[in-house]
Amino acid sequence: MTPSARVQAAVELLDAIIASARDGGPAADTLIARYFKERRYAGSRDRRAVRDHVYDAVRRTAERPESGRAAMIGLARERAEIAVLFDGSPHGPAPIAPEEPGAAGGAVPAWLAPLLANPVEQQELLGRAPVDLRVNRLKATPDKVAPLFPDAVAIDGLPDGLRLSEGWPVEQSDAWKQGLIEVQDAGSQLISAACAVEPGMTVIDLCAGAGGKTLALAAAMAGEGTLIAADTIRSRLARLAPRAERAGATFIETLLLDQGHEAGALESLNGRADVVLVDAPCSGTGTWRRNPEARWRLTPARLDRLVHEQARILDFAAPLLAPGGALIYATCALTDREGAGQVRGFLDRHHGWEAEQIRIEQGRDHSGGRLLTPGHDATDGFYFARLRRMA
Ligand SMILES: C[S@@+](CC[C@H](N)C(=O)[O-])C[C@H]1O[C@@H](n2cnc3c(N)ncnc32)[C@H](O)[C@@H]1O
Repeated sequence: MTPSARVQAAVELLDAIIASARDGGPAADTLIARYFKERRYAGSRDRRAVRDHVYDAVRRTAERPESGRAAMIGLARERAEIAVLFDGSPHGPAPIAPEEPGAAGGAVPAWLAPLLANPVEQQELLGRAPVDLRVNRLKATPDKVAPLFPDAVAIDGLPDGLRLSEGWPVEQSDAWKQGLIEVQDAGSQLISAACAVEPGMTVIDLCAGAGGKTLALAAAMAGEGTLIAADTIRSRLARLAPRAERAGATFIETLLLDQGHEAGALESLNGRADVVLVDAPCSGTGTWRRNPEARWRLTPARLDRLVHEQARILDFAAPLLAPGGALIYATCALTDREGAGQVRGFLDRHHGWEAEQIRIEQGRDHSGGRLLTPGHDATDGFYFARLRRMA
C-alpha cells in the first residue's frame, strides 16, 4: 500500500468505527481485525501504519465526528506529514479543499467534561497504556516470573505486579500459556487487593464478566473457600472457564443471572458472603487509554441508564453480605454520578452500613472511596469504595 492508500484505508475504517459507535456495534479493534481479514494484500507494516492513523485520529477527537474523512482531516490539520498524503493519487484520499471541515480536537466531550470528578486530569485520559501483568500465586511467584520478562519493572504497591511497555505480545509467551501470569491493569489489581479476601471466605464477584478480577480473588484465596462469579451475559461468563483452567483456579463456581430477576437466583446466598465485589457496568471513562472511541458511544441517556442500573445492582447485592461483611463497589468510570454519588445513595437507602477507609497508598481519597486516575497513578481510572455491613 502507498502511504496515501494507508490514509484512505484509515478514512474507511473510521467511517465504520463512527457508525458502530452510533449504533452500538462492535469495538474499533474488532472492526480493524475484520477489515484486514478481507484485505490480505495489506502487509504487517501497512496494518500497523493504518492502525496508528486510526487511533491517532480517534484519540484527538472528543466528539463523534461527521465522517472518517473529517476525522482524518482534523488530524491532518495538526500534522503536515499526514496532510501531504491527501494527494488525489490512485487509492489515496482526494485533496483537502480549503474550506473543508475537519473534526475539532479535544479530550473529553463537552457535555461530559463537567461531570468528571474534580481531581481527574482530563488531558491524561487518552495517553498510551502500558501492559501490566499479575503473577498468578496459584502457580508461580514474582521471583520465578520476573527473570522471564527482563524488561519488566515493578509496580508500586503491588508485589505481584509487573509492568511492560505498550504492545508487548504477552499472550504469545510460555508464561502466559502456562497460567503463570495474567494481563491485568494495575488499577484492577488494586481493586482486587482492596477486597482483602482470605482463604476460606465466601466471596461473590457479582459482575464478573470474563473473570479478570475473579482470578485475582482466586489467587488471594489460595484456592480455598467459596468463590462465585456471577454475570448476566452468558458469553462473558463462558470465557472465564478456560481462563480459570489455565490459572489453576478450578474452585470458582459460575452463576448466570437473569437481568431484572437477579435476586431470585441469589436468594440462597443471602447473609452468607464475607465479601461481595460489584465491579459495575459503567461509562468506562477510566479506560479511554485502551478504548478511546468509547467516548463516541456515550450519550447522556446512556449515562442515565447506567446510573440507574448501578444503583439497582447495589441494592440486590446488599442482602448477600453476612453481618460484618464488606461490599466493594468499583467502577472504571470517573463521573461522580457513577462513583461517589452511588455510594452516597447507597448509604442513604441502606441503614446499618458504613464506608470504610481503604488502606492502599495509590490513588486519592474521594468522597468516601478512593480515586485512581491515569494522570495521578498511571493506572486505568477507577473509583472504588468499601462498604461494611455493621454487625
Ligand atoms: C465492568 S464489567 C466487569 C469486568 C470484570 N469484573 C473484570 O474484572 O474483567 C461489568 C459487568 O457487569 C455485567 N452486568 C451488567 N448488568 C448486570 C447485572 N444486573 N447483574 C450482574 N452483572 C451485570 C456486565 O455483563 C459486565 O460483564
